[in-house]
This record gives sequence, C-alpha cells and structure tokens, in this order.
Amino acid sequence: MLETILSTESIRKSFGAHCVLDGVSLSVRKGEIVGLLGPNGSGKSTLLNILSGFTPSDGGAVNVDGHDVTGLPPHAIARLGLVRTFQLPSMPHRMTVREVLQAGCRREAGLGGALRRWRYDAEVARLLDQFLLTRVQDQPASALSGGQKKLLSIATVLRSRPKLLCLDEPTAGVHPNLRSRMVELLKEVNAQGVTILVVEHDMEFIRELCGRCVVLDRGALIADCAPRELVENPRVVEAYLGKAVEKGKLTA
Ligand SMILES: Nc1ncnc2c1ncn2[C@@H]1O[C@H](COP(=O)(O)OP(=O)(O)OP(=O)(O)O)[C@@H](O)[C@H]1O
Repeated sequence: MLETILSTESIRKSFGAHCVLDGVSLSVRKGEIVGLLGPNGSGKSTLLNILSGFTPSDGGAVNVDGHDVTGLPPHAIARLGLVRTFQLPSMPHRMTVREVLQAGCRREAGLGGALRRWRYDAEVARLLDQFLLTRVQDQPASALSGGQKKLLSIATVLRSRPKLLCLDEPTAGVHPNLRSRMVELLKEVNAQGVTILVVEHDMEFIRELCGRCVVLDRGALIADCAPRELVENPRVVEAYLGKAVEKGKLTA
C-alpha cells in the first residue's frame, strides 16, 4: 500500500453567497499522477489555490506528507514539498530564461550568489535541455511563447526538488506537438519520484498521463476512477454535457 502524500478533509470555500467547494475530501498517494477534472467553474483552481496556500479555506484540513498545512502560507507549504504552477504563468521582463531557472533553487540549497550558482549550472543545463529551452536560454523570459512559458514554469518549480507537483492547466494554449512532449516530460519527472496532481481539460492528455482522475462538479467530488472509466460514469457525463454521450466521445 503506497503512502499518502496529500489528503484533504471536507474543504469548504465560498465567495460571498457562492459556495465553490462544498466539503471536498480526496487523497493522493506517493508516486501517482492524478488528474483533477471538472467543467468550467467547478472549483479546480480554487482547490489548487487552497492546497498550495494561496487562498484560505473556510473550513476543512489539508495534509501534505504527514504535515497539517492548513492555513500555512505558500512558501511554508513549498518547503514541505508541494509546489504548483499557474494557468497563466507571468515571467519577469528583466531576467533571461536561464536566470529564471538559476533563481529557482531551494533555500537550503542556496540562492547565495555566483559561487553556489556555479554548482547548479549542470542542473540548469539539464533542465534547459529536458524542457526544450536551450535555444532560447538568453532571451527575456517574458518574450517566450505561451507554451514555452508553461515549460519554464514547470522547470523552475522542479529546481526546488518537490515531492508533489500541482499543475494548473499545463496544456492550455499549447501546440499539440508540445503537448505530447509534455506528457513524456511529466512521466520522466514522475519516474524521478515526483507525485503529480494536474488540473486539465484535455482528455487525451489525461488519458495518456494519469493513472487516476478525480472529478469535481459544482464544488463536490463526483468521481474517482481510472481515465478510461470516465465515459462510463453517468455523473461525469451529466456534469460535462447534461446528457448521455456516445462511448469514447467525452471531451472536457
Ligand atoms: N477570488 C474570487 N472571487 C470570487 N469568485 C471567485 C474567485 N475565485 C474563483 N471564483 C469563482 O469560483 C468558481 C470556481 O472557480 P475556479 O477558478 O476554481 O473554477 P475552475 O474549475 O478552475 O474553472 P476553469 O476550468 O474555468 O478554470 C467560479 O464561479 C469563479 O468565478
């Protein structure tokens, strides 16, 4: 039985009178790649924001690798091993791609100047190569394409050697060729021991990448199953389309 790396218990969140998360409990085991799915507005990003400390919940608890992180700020949660990327990564204007990656190392490994940075050059070069960014390493990070920014944001958070990587729509706006490469990359990252929770609408991507999916609808968990089982699940079909759907034709 694999150990649990992430669990949430009865997470609740409302914005004014709008209840966005209504008691969400889920868990992720070490080594898994789990897809977090749901129609637009179902609360996926809000849940990710709560897990990573960017938004306070109204109730419930979050546990990361045995630590109660409920209410902790993002940097404290990151130090415990949970890092995340954003749907629309923004990049600094005055830093090159390489400089962004060099600044991404974890505190205990040291951000402290040229000498220590020199020791990380090999790893930066490896990440640039792995994430197809070597050619653009001297360009301003803000000048990258949308897809390249997503790759850079994943590479950057990996510098802190996370235990759990949470991705918010990594393929949105990304060319299909790069999408396939992203599946390979994330599988490589996972094989190196990083558990992954990924919010995504692209069902093909989910099918190729994830071993398991959890589905949110109107703030409640309605499914926890293998990706191939999604089209068989009437609650999921109903949530996405509001009607029955031909087998294999479910799209998010
Ligand atoms: N800061 C906020 N203030 C008010 N309402 C918010 C806020 N953040 C999110 N919401 C609302 O909460 C609901 C869920 O939003 P959320 O972004 O979590 O959904 P999502 O499942 O990630 O959607 P999508 O797939 O479209 O990105 C939406 O109705 C949204 O308008």
